[in-house]
Amino acid sequence: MHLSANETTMPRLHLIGTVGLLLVVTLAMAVFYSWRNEREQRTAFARIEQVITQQQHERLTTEMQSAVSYLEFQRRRTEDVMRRSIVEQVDAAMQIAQAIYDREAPHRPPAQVQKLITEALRPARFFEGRGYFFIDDMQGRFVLLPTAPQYEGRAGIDNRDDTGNYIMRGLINAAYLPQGTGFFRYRWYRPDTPKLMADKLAYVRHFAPYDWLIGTGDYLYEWEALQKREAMQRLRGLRFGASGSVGLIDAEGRSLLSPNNPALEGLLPAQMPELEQRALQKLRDVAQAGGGFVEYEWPRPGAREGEPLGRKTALVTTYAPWGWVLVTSMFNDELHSRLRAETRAHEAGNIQQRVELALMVLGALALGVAGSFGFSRWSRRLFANYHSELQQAQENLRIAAIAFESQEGIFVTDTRGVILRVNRSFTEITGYSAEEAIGQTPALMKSGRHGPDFYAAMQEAITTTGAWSGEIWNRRKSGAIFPEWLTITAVKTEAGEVTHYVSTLTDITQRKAAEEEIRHLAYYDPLTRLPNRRLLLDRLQQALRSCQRMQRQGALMFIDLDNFKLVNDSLGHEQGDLLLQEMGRRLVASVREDDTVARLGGDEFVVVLEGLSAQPWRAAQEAETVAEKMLCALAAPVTLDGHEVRGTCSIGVVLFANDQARTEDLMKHADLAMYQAKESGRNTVRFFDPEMHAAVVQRVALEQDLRTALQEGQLRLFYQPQVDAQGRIVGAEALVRWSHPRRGLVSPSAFIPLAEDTGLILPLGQWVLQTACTQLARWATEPGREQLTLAVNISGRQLRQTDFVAQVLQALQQTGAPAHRLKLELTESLLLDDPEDAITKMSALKAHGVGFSLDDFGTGYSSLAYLRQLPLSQLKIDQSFVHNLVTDPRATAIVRTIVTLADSLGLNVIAEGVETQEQREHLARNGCHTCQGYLYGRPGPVEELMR
Ligand SMILES: Nc1nc2c(ncn2[C@@H]2O[C@@H]3COP(=O)(O)O[C@H]4[C@@H](O)[C@H](n5cnc6c(=O)[nH]c(N)nc65)O[C@@H]4COP(=O)(O)O[C@H]3[C@H]2O)c(=O)[nH]1
Repeated sequence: MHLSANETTMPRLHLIGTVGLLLVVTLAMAVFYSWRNEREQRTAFARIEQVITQQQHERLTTEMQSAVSYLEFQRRRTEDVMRRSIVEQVDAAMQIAQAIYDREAPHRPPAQVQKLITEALRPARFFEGRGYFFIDDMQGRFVLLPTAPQYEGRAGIDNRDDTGNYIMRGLINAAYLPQGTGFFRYRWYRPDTPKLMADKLAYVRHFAPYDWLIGTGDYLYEWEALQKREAMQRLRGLRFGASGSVGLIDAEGRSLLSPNNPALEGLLPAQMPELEQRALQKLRDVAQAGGGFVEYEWPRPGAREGEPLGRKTALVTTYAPWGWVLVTSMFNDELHSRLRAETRAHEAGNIQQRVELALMVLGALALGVAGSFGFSRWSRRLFANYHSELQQAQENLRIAAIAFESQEGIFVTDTRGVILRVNRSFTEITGYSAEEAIGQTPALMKSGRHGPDFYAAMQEAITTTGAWSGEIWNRRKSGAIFPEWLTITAVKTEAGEVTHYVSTLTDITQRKAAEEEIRHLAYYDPLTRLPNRRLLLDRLQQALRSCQRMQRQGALMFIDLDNFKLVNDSLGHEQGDLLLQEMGRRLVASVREDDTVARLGGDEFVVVLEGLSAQPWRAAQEAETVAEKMLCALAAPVTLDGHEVRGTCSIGVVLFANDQARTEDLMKHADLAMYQAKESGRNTVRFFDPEMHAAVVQRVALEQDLRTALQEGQLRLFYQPQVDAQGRIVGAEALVRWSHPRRGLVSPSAFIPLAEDTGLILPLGQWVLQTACTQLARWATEPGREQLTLAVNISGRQLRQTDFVAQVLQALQQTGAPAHRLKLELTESLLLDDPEDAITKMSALKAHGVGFSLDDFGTGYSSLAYLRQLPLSQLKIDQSFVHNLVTDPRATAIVRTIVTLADSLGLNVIAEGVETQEQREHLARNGCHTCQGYLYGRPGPVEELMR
């Protein structure tokens, strides 16, 4: 049967259960108490029975003891009775003899008197015919012997019994006693068995007149038999209780006394009916075993044929003196009637107890049922409340379950952080299925983007506030890292103990993207995707701080497209927008990655340059260069809607060196400069600072002049000698000079950087190389000079040219200069730009015999490993070490190290900037013997070198 529990059936079932249980318990209690009562009653009955039996035994014992006492008494008085009787008889005979003597003696002779006396006593018989008188004289002759008159007159003094006793002499002695009387015991033939003797007691009196003794006697056993009969008679009448009596059995088993069944008396067991025979035998057996209690079946007195037998308890003992078995007995019924009375009384009490128990049980039951109904009603109400609460809880659970499967990823962990449950959204977001996630910890999703401090802070927040929420980067199953908004809440018991942690996570990738988009919109120009004014100001601020920190100059440039309005008006806004985008792209391409290109709106762009040189004029030049580059880039034609448009612009520049400058001022100044540029004819650059502007102008002029110089051959090559340990010129370094028509001889330091910036270094370098090779070829033909080497400075830009190797080889070939006399001087910094390319090119040239000298050695960062890879032939100690050689021990140490290094690498070493003899000696002591410097000669025309 299927029982369904609901709010209706539950209380009902509860009631049925309670009442049923009550019934069962009540019944069990009733049964238990009844059983216990019964057991107690049985115990009580057993005890009563035991007591009664004990009483019965005591009674039988008492009666037995009195019967035995009586028999003993009876047996003991046998002789007394007998003595009294024979004394009486002898006294009577004496009276007769005395009377006869007294009456006849005076008249008759003694013989006649004697005859009268003897004859008078002769017939006398007593004691049932056994008794008679005898007379003997004191000399031992029979005077009267009625039983054997033939012996009268004869002497019997020597007569003896079967034990040897002298009979006559005993009698005479008894009569002689002072009193003249006495008893004498002897043995004499029994009348019933004449051959056997039995104990006899005689009493004699002295009859003085004739010196006779007169006496009589009797057998003792006869008197004992009399006592027995008397005793039996007495016991027969003895009764105790209702059925108690005393029975006797003789030694042969004959029933002597059977008060309840006198018919048995005198019968031997074999003559008795079977039942009695069995009972008697049992009694005899017990007697033979020493006596004791015994039970046996016995007909009830006066019972008719077929009536049930009674059960008797008897105490059996043996009375040894007479050889009798004494039996005191009672019917058990007699005692058991008391037991029955007790039982009846008990039962009456028992019934009452049962009734009381039943009433109590019923009362308890009624109370229990009533209570159950009451309790049921109460519990029904309680259950209804519970049920509605349960429904509410289920509803909450259902809502929770729906909530659990919400859009947010949810996972639940235990206190150790082991994931117990995840929802569908969790799987959708992270890619981990429930099976994969459960049993793992959230470390499964760790992105590695947060350090231990982040997680420690998270744990700290959960411990102190019970929750943490924030952005966190996690890793999906696919390995992709994504941002999520994570909320961790500790679930606590009412006691405040944490049992679980519920974590909700939202994938905020899109939100982040949107935020980024918003941020972008806030900081970037939507059209060109370039930073807007706000971000520009921010970057400018940063640039100011950076320049301050780095001790560098920076530049702010305002760029305005000269013909934008025209394009916009003529080709439309869309084309205008395209032009702006293109201009933006070109501006970005014109600057370094770290620089900022922003659009303020319309056709206004702003560029912030950072990390310019510390010297203002140099920084201005650099800014100018960039500005020129921009002008150039923007000036390139753009095709818009089929029309080719050239986007010239005007650029205003303002330099800044530290954060003292205010951004607004800088913006204003750059704007101003830009307007000046516009006014000065467009497609031009203007500096806000006039000095700067002048420097820039000068630089532009210099550049122009240098171009002219190159074209018009104003450059000249000077030679500075390089000498060996003996002071012999072994070669020279070629150093360029500019013979300016107005400024005179211009130092290479003034125009080489400009030439490098502008790219003029390439034609310049080419010219130097060509000129040097020409000179080298010439020396090769001049006697005494054919061994001279010539060192030529090579700039980075030159080396980076893809056809550099070809240019050098071509110069050698064209001039016919010996390659192994040519030494190209390179600086460490230029080698570091692209070492592999440098090594490749150097190796290619070295293969033709061209040597390489590492210039300014010691100022860079060359490592031994790096030096090994370079196909060098010489290290050139920088002149800064040479200058300090005498004064600074560290300089000496460096020089020594360089010499050792060169030795170990198999390279030559040369010191430059040697000005004094002291320096030279110092160098020589430290192993450097080849020198170059003013001590040997300043750079000058080739003619000077030879002098
Ligand atoms: N104080 C002092 N100075 C001495 C002494 N001996 C030589 N000098 C100077 O030290 C410079 C050595 O040349 P550098 O280190 O290659 O340094 C050169 C080199 O880097 C560069 N340079 C010169 N000519 C050329 C060239 O043809 N091509 C390239 N790319 N650079 C060149 O210009 C730099 C300067 O050249 P210069 O003005 O000629 O300056 C030369 C030279 O006049 C001395 O005893 N004391």
